[in-house]
Amino acid sequence: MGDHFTRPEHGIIPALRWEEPPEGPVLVLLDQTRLPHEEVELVCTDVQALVGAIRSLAVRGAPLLGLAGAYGIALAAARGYDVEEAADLLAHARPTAVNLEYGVRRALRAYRQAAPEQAASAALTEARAVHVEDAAASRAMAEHGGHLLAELVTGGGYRILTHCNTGALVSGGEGTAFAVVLAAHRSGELRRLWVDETRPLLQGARLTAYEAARAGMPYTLLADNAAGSLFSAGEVDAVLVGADRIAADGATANKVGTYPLAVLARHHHVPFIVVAPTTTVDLTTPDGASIEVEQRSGSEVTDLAPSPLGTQAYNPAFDVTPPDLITAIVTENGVVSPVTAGGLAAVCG
Ligand SMILES: CSC[C@@H](O)[C@@H](O)C(=O)COP(=O)(O)O
Repeated sequence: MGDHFTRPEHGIIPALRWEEPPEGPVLVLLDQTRLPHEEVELVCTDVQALVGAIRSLAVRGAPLLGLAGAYGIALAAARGYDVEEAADLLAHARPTAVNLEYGVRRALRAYRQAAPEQAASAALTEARAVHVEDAAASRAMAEHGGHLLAELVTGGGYRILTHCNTGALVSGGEGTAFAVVLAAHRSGELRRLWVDETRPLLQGARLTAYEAARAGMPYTLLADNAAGSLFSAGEVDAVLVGADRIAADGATANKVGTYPLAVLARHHHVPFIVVAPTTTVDLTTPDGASIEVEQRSGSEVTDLAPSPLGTQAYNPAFDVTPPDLITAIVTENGVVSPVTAGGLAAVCG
């Protein structure tokens, strides 16, 4: 793991940034395992530190993993490490979010195609391009998502339920689902953001609540298992979530606990909307059953309470929502229904 330091200044701390101090280039990450209580940065000087940060979820969320992968290649190249080996380590640090492989592949291709003396700077330029494109995708998704909400939800103001964390902490911009919520908040259309706490690692309680509070949004935190009673009370107008990998048929892997929300939404006739950039779409994965779901240590579950010594735990990091439960997928290139002809191919080009 890299060195930690607490950032002295106040204000918005980017989830990830490239720096070039005299000792050599570094990738600086806001350590998301320490939020919301401590805003501490983690300085990665090598790929091993970055892989550790990815596995521990210090840096996390699909689009940001894409940026981490791309900058990881730039770091390996700038520091004179074996870039092919670094690419293999980074691409496999976590299996589900396809953006990680995507970012690694983009920077690696630029590195390979450049003349040797320019290869490191070509990798960095490409990582920066992935970063800028992600920020632009975020803005476009916020716009498309806003139009979709206006079409689907009538009656003045939105009460949106979200799961996990999908804001600036996972993006080069303002995020995916959270970027849509933020736009609605800015235009005065957000009545309430319902924030699932997102067990076991509490990305909702720790990270989405942190981002919602900073934005001054009306938000309420709920235990994941309170969602059913919220739907039955008629308190949810739409569900907005992100994605880690969307298969060619529209099946969507996202943080575990997303699929039950889709089932609830269908039962209660509430739109269930996935917001993700096309970098999260994987047309080479045909369907949901083909998506590899990361299994994490059972201790993340047993240590919460804690449970009696020796208790075994089932701890998949993600679940897969079938396409027929998804009302729409919002990408930077437009909105698609995963079950209509052409589906995702129409926005992926
Ligand atoms: C825009 S982020 C979409 C997903 O990456 C997010 O909802 C999620 O599941 C993140 O999981 P995590 O395990 O915290 O990396």
